[in-house]
Amino acid sequence: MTEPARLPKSIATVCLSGALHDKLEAAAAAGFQSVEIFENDLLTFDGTPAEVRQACEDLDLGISIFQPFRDFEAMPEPQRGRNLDRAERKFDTMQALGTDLVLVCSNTQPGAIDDPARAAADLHAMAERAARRGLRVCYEALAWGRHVNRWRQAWEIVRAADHPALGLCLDSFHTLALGDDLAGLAATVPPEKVFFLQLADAPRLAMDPLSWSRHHRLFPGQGELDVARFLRDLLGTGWRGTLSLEVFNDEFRAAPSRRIARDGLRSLLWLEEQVGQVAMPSLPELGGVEFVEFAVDAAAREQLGGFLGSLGFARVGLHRSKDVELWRNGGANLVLNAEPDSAAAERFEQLGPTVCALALRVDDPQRVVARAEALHYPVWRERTGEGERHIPAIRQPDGTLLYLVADPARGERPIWEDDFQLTPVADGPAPLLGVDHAAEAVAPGMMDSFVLFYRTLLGLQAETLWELPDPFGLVRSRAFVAQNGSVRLPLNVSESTHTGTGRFVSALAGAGVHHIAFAVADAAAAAEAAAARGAPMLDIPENYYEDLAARLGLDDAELMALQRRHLLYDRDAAGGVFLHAYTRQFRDRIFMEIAERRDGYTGFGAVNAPVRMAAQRRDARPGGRAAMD
Ligand SMILES: O=C(O)c1ccc(O)c(O)c1
Ligand SMILES: [Mg+2]
Repeated sequence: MTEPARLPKSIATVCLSGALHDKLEAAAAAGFQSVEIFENDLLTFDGTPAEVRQACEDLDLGISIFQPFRDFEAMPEPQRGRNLDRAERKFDTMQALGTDLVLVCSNTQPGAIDDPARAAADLHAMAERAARRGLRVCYEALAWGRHVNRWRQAWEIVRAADHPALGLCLDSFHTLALGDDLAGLAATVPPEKVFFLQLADAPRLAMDPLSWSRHHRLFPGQGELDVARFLRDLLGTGWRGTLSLEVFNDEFRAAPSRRIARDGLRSLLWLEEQVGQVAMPSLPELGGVEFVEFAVDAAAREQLGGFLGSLGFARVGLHRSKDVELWRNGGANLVLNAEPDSAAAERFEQLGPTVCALALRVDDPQRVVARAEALHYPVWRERTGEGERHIPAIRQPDGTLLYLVADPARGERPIWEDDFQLTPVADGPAPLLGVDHAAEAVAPGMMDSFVLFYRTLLGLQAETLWELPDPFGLVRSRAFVAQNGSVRLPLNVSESTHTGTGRFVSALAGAGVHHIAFAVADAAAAAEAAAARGAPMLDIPENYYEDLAARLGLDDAELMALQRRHLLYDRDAAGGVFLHAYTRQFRDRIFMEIAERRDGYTGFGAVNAPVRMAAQRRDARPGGRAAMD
């Protein structure tokens, strides 16, 4: 392997919340080498630029650039002269800050003159003054600039100005937001004339570029723009320099700066891998969910055991040294952990009975740990007893654990045999095949941290975003799936605290799995077996079946069979069919689903989610059917 060729990394202070000191500390703690000082953060800082310089030096942080300098070029007199005076004042500030580079973004003023030659002359004049002080200027095309919004236009002006202290600033957002790319860059721009590079991703939104840019930018890997290709094209010119993040995002501004700064650094580490600049331990090959773990105490375990028993789970194992039980139905494993002084106990103390961990089957757990370390995700080591297997785990963004187990399907020894006393129980009717998906409710500001975690560490792909109406607000849902379909993790987020998702998040202080779907071969048989065991299944209103008949033209016999077992139905464009049924909630915090996929169906029955959410709401109402608590 060639020596890692990591590039220096920088982050704009505008990405982070808090006062300037907090931002700087967060950037330094995350491992950035420098920061872009956003002018507004300086204006609101209660101290001199020299003090900012000192604070940065104390943290071993450089200042990569001072920005932005707005509405400069191609103004009529008298603004033109005033702008040059203004530039001199900012040069004073830069010298006090100890940075030599300033960013001029393209003019947005209605009064700006549409004359590239004038713009070039003005930038030449500014660069000449900067050069006298050993400073440099770079020019950036804003996507909403009055006359200049493409990098090619900005370059024409920089080229025409022809001053050694003047160069180009490239910003992935402005280019990609306009559907543009860096094609032709290598043929036209000498790499040393690209003075600065700003990186940002974003979701694809039908929105004017200014609002899109000011509120919805994301770190690379969190959105849908091809930032990797952008950077690859730039590196293809031979350019090497600082990778700087510039993200304006309403949620980032409100989130803890340390978490956001860490995510920012991770996004750049990942991006360097994507462009082939460095190698990291490669992505895991996923083989499904090996188990889901609940934090319980003895009383909660008794209750949860009753609920699971009605779903056909039986206790098949006792941990050799810990207060931990294994429950199983067919190919689905659930772990009930009541061990004091463990990660599970920590969670139980805070939140009561909840899911505290998920275990994924992977080809090589140690390689995933190494990848997590390379991405600065925290690795967790649980205590183990004599002769017991150490199962490595990573902390997810919400603090729950992601265990990594060697895939038994690859001939690896199952983890259970070493650590558990097993008393196998014969399968009942219609056994479960395994976990089809596990859905997490996520606090609104946490979604993008999860997106980064799933994508960079595990290589999961984000599916389409669904907006699902709950009776008391909207729930946004996005599934993350393994390319081979073995792992499916939908994330749900709701701005309203009154939706099922919102109540779950606010009552349970953050995220967590609130819904586990088990794969079955025959949903009707599985629903029948569940009903026979007295499982608390969720009632579905008759209107649903009326509509189903109208929409999908099912015949009466099919409809009757669905309705009798409260099964929901979906069919995709390719003819794939999804049959599923839900349990009622266990203590208002978790529910289960049985799910049958036919003919390559890959969705989650999202069209049925509003019906399910309304039924759950009726169920939870005082005077509604007895709740599980
Ligand atoms: O939104 C803006 O005004 C703005 C300012 C400076 C930048 O570098 C940028 O990309 C956008
Ligand atoms: Mg920019």
